[in-house]
Amino acid sequence: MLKAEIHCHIEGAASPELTLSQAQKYVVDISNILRDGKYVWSDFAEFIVCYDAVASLFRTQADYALLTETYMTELASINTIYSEIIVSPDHGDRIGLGADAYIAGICDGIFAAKEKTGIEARIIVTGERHFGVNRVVGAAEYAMRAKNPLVTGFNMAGEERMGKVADYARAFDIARDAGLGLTIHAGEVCGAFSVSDALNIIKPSRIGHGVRAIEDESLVERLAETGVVLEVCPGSNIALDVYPDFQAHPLRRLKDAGVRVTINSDDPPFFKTSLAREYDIASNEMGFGREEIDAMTRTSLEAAFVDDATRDALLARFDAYVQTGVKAAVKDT
Ligand SMILES: Nc1ncnc2[nH]cnc12
Ligand SMILES: [Zn+2]
Repeated sequence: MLKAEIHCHIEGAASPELTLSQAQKYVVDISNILRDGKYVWSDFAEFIVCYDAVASLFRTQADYALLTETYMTELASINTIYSEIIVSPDHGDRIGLGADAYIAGICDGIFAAKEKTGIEARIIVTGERHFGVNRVVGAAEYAMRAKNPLVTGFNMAGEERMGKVADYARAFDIARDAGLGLTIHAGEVCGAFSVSDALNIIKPSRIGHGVRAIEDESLVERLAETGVVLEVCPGSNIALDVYPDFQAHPLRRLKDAGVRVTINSDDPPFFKTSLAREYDIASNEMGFGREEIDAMTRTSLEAAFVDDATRDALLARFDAYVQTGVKAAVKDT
């Protein structure tokens, strides 16, 4: 099955093995964040601390190239044709690498993986909400200045409970004026009001998670009517206790209500998942059929932050693959 994803954080894709080898390289004790080959955290706040600690172990352009190439190659090996990765220049700044070398390393990894496998990828610069308004504005200014053809979107991740969406509006104004696609984490830790605020104030074409919109029927209708796309990450939501299990997860109800939904992995090894597992969950735990899953993949490509020529090429490849599957199914009957 061909796959695509539009919501995965680059440091969140670091496997425990890679993190361990980085810790050995820089002689850092990570027993507080990695035990028995697993990341250690027990709630959202601790997850964010763990994430930032893992990020601090990637310290050079080559480290980021290795991390990115490794993840892109893994995605390509499960037939992923398109990936958008969420990156935060703040993490580059925080370890003294600087935003330029941080982004350059990620681009090196994308180019190397594309050369080897053909996987297409783009970068979404994100501000981390818990680093404060000035840093989020700084991230948007950086994305605007970078004028990097692989940087095509702007996001805000991090601690959703910190401040109000309106506090961060200026960052999104800068990114919008720079021609970047807009998406924002909302309706993950906080409820439906957070999604409404994002729609009213930021006017993004996509929302990161957004699943708690389900708590407000009129908001679900609004999402369906406006076609705003949700970047849904079911395994992440269960791991972070947003929902108790996959049966309680609202992906099915959102899709049936006409909301444009997609399947994503968020921070796969932190949540004991992978994009392949997320597709399996959609099929085996949530009961989506092949056509429904293909429709969600197609939505990712339709909503991708790419130029028209790239989108047309991706959609043509995807549609040709779907057609081949349909012909094979007809032949079998
Ligand atoms: N699931 C998530 N929510 C908010 N910020 C994040 N940063 C990395 N993963 C995140
Ligand atoms: Zn996320």
